[in-house]
Amino acid sequence: MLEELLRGSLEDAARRRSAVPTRVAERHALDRAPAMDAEAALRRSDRINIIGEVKRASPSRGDLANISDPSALAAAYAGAGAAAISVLTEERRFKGSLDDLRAVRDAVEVPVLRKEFIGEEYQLLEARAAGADIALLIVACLDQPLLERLHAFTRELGMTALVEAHTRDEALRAVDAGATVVGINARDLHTFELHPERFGDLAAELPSDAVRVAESAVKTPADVRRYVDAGAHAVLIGEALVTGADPAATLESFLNA
Ligand SMILES: O=C(O)c1ccccc1NCC(=O)[C@H](O)[C@H](O)COP(=O)(O)O
Repeated sequence: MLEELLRGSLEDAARRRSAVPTRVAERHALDRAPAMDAEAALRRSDRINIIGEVKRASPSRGDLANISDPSALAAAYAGAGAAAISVLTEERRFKGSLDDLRAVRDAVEVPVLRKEFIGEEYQLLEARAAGADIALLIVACLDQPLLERLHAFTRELGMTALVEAHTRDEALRAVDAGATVVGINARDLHTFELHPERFGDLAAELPSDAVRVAESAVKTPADVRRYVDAGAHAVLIGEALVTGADPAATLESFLNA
């Protein structure tokens, strides 16, 4: 599944590159205001740092929510106190787009994450050109030299890399690649099973100064509390927010966990 998602994302990026060549994307990236300091936003210790996700659909759950105005949803998250916004830009299975990212960027003043299956520099240029402050790098998608290269390029563009791991080996590879913000995703990307207990196990393997982000599997405030008690600086939440009747109220309830 992961290979299929990455292949599709790279094909879609190649299609966009034929319309917007690399040198043009570079210029668009340079024209953007500098990226926000996302690491500082996710490290804040005076609140629970929630990353609210704009998520229409997913391979594991199919259609989740008809989000006709991603900027309104993101503004509602930010108004409720989200530390950052995650925008799924993968088109085929998550029904997202770079247009969603651009719209969200214009609507909020908190850091914005491009959540995508990234395997080459061009996708990072696109992320910055669309106004992203954070780019997702999934360790399982990348061999170590490529992970290191993409991590360095993310930093060169002034963005923060959220480097996502699912296993102990991947968490160590993330740190070796220079990651200072590491996500532990509870969702097994092959079986889609959720293993929230993995967060505590893997977070303990990370250097004490790493920003630890717990990803996936939050349904209730108690789930958020468990992640925070296990050492999460930030918690990334999608499905529970977009499927609730009032996403902002749900996010507030998570902030009060
Ligand atoms: O959500 C999926 O089905 C999925 C499948 C394969 C790769 C990635 C997938 N999700 C991306 C994410 O990491 C989540 O959207 C994010 O962590 C939020 O998770 P949740 O709160 O459980 O929606």
